[in-house]
Amino acid sequence: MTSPENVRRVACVGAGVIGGGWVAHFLARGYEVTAWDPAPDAEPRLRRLVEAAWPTLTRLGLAEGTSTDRLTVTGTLEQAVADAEFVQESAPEKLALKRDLLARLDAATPPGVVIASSTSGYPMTDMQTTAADPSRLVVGHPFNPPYLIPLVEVVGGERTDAAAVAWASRFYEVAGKSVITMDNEVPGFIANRLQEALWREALHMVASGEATVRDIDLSITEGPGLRWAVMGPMLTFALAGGEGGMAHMLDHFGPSLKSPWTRLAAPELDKELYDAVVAGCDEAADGRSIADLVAERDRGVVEVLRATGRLGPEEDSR
Ligand SMILES: NC(=O)C1=CN([C@@H]2O[C@H](COP(=O)(O)OP(=O)(O)OC[C@H]3O[C@@H](n4cnc5c(N)ncnc54)[C@H](O)[C@@H]3O)[C@@H](O)[C@H]2O)C=CC1
Ligand SMILES: C[N+](C)(C)CC(=O)CC(=O)[O-]
Repeated sequence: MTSPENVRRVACVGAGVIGGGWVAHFLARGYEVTAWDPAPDAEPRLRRLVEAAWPTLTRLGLAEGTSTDRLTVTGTLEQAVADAEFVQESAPEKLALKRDLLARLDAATPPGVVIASSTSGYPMTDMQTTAADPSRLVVGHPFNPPYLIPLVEVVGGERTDAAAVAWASRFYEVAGKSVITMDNEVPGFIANRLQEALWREALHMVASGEATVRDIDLSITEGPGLRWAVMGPMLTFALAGGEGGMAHMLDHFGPSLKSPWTRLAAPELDKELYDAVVAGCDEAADGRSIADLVAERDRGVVEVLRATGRLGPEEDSR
């Protein structure tokens, strides 16, 4: 098996929002990338995504000599993975599809090569049921866009070899990601469980007319979101306790945890709520296209990474 430090060839299977983002990331880091996606327009769509991300990746710092020419889009899944030293699957979030696809990838990928799924929440135990060699299948859950948001959550299933989890975690680190390796499978992993709690509550508030889509977004971008880019919710709240830190925070505000502030059950996503959320986002976009918003987000995230010291001086100066 190739060591994580020596991997040169990566295959990305499924090349939509996330698969395309992974392709852009791996190219920027200097890997040879093969990609496969069954959609008829997949190749031009993927190349557009990579071209749009490239200025941001250039600001972040490209690997020596790399270019978008290192991307090969293949006609079959088997060609994409034939010489791969790592495989990242990013197909639609449907359990039956993931099961079949991971079994197919396992059959086509050279023995010993780790295959990671970008799934947002399926436990690997539920996805690895039909693969001949489930021991090399791991979850490598990214955040959108994978070329810009550092975090990857790595976790195996009941039939995954612990060595494959360790290999994947090390590989992602070498490839420039920030990794959380989880010992236990939890649906939604860590970050999506937290995001989902916020998201459910936001939808309840829109559904019941308590807040508009704009109010929801402002409440985060002008409020806690500013702090969260610097410190997570735990340390942020430790500061709410002043000199007494988290202990005083818990003594002071612990009892209000019992207040009925949240309704964690999922709201009914009926037509009214669906339409209200879509219309609210259209209004918030205020004429900006999705491409405009992606560019704006990317510029902003680069500035946040820079301002919070996550971009080293070497990368910064390129
Ligand atoms: N969109 C997001 O914010 C995030 C998504 N994810 C996960 O990434 C995965 C992909 O999601 P997106 O990129 O958002 O979806 P997407 O809909 O943008 O892309 C999915 C791609 O998979 C292709 N595809 C369809 N059937 C396929 C098959 N049998 N084999 C290979 N490719 C196939 C489609 O043609 C499409 O290009 C999902 O598992 C999702 O949960 C993870 C993190 C964030
Ligand atoms: C919306 N989502 C559940 C697919 C989001 C993620 O999985 C992670 C992210 O990018 O926020």
